[in-house]
Amino acid sequence: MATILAPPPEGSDLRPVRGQPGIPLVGNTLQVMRDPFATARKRYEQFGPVSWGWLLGQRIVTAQGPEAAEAVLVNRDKAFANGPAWSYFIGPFFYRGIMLLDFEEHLHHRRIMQQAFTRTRLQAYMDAMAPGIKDGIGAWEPGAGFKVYDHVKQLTLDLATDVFMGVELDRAEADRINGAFIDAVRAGTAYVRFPVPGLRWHKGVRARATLEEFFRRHLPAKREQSGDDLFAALCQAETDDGHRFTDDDVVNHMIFALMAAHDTTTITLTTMAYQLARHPEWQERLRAESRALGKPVLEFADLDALPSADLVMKESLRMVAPVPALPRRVVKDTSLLGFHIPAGTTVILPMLTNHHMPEWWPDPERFDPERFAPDRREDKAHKYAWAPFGGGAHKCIGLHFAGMQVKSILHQVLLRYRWSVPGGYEWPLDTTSLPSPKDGLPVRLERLEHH
Ligand code: HEM
Repeated sequence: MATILAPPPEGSDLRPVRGQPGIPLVGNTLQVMRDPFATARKRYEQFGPVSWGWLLGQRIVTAQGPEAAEAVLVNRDKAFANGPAWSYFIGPFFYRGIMLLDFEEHLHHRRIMQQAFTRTRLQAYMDAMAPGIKDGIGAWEPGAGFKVYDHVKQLTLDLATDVFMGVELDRAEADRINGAFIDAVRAGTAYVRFPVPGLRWHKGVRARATLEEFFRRHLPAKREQSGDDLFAALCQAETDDGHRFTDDDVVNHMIFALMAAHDTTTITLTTMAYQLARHPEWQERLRAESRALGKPVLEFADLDALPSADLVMKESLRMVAPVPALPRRVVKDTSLLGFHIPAGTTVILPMLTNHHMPEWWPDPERFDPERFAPDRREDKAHKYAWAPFGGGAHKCIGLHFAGMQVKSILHQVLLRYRWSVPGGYEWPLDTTSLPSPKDGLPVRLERLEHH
C-alpha cells in the first residue's frame, strides 16, 4: 500500500512524497541490500524520482537521478546537513571528520584542509608512494587464484603508512595501527547495522581510541618538522588569514582521511582490474600506453599522458560508485523537485544506482569506456549524471589524489603483470556495505618478462 510521508503545508503547491514503506524500521532494507539496482528501478517506475520507505531503522527518502542529486548537493537553502546523517552510520569512529561537519564550520575546516591538497603537496605524495608501490607489487606471487581485492587493499593500507602518516614504525606497531584502522573502517562501513552495541561496534570504538592515542603521541614531533606526508601537511596547513587546525582537529581529520582514501581507491582499482580482465583488448591498450611512456614509475607530469586509463577509470567509477549512497538530514522543511520534505527526514542519494539509469546512460550495463571520449561525452547529459565524487561543498577533496594513486599503481602493474579471468566469469558483487567482490576477485596473474 502506498502511503505519504507527510502532508504538504496547506496552500502550498508541493506534492507529498509517496512510497511503500514496508514494516517499520526494517522496511525495504533487505531488498535494497540484496539487489539495489532492481529495487531502485522498481521504485522509480512506481513513484518517480522521490519516494520514501523504512531503511536501516529510519524513515528514508530516496532521491534518484541527477536532478535530485544536484538540488541536494548544491544545497542552496542549506536545508540538507551532513553531520547528523553520516553520524548515524559512522559517527563514533569518524567523529568530527570533515565530512561530518556542516555549513560555516565545515567551510572553515575545508579552507585549511585545502592547503594539504595543493599541487605541490600532491606531487610530493605521488613521489612518496612510488617506492612502496614497487615493493608491494614486486612481492605479488603469480599464478591462478590471485585475489585482486585482498592484495590491493593490503597495498593501499601499506601506502597509507608512508604517504598519510609518514612515521617510521616497527612491524609490530605498524600491524597494531593497521589493525585498529581496519576495525574502525569495518565498523564504519558495515551498512547492515544499527547503532546498538555489538561486537563490531565495540571493536570500532576501541580502534578509534587506539588511533587517537597514536596520532596524539606523534603530533608534537610532526608540528616541529616539515614532511611530505598528509599528517605533516595537516599540522602545517594555514590559510592566508592565519587559520590553522588545533591538535584535536588534526587527529580527527587524519582518522577520517585514512578511511576516506583507503576503501574508495581499493574499490576503484578492483573494478578496473575486473573490467580489464574481462576486456583484454582494453588491458592491452592501457599497457601499450604505459609502455609508450618508457619509464617504470609514473611521474606527476605524466598524469595526463594516459588517456585510455582515464576512460577506464571513469567508466569503472560509473559502473561501481565506491561510495554507493550519500545521506543527508533535512534540518528545516524544504522542497525537492516539487515534493515536500519535512525537517528531520533523512534523504539518500543513491549514486551507485543513479549511474545505471537508462534515462541518462545508453546501454548502462555495458562496459564502454569510450562513452567518456571527447566525441561522445555521455556524462555531459547532466552535470550530476556522473558523480562518484559527490558535488557541492563536500565534494571529494581527494579526487586528484585518488586519480594519482590509481594511475601510479595501475601503471606499474600493467608493466609487470598480465591478468585474466575465465570466459564468462562474473564477479559476485556484495552491496551490503561499500561494494566489493565477495570472492575477492580471483584472477590468473602472469609475470611479464620484459618490463
Ligand atoms: C576513487 C576514490 C574516491 C571516491 C569515489 C571518493 C568519493 C567521495 C565522495 C562521494 C565524497 C562526498 C561525500 C558526501 O558528500 O557526503 C567524498 C568526500 C571526501 N573524500 Fe573522497 N573519494 C575518493 C578518494 C578519496 C581520497 C584518496 C581522499 C584523501 C586523500 C579522500 C578524502 C575525502 C574527504 C576528506 C572528503 C570529505 C570532504 C568534505 O566533507 O568536505 N577521498 N569522497
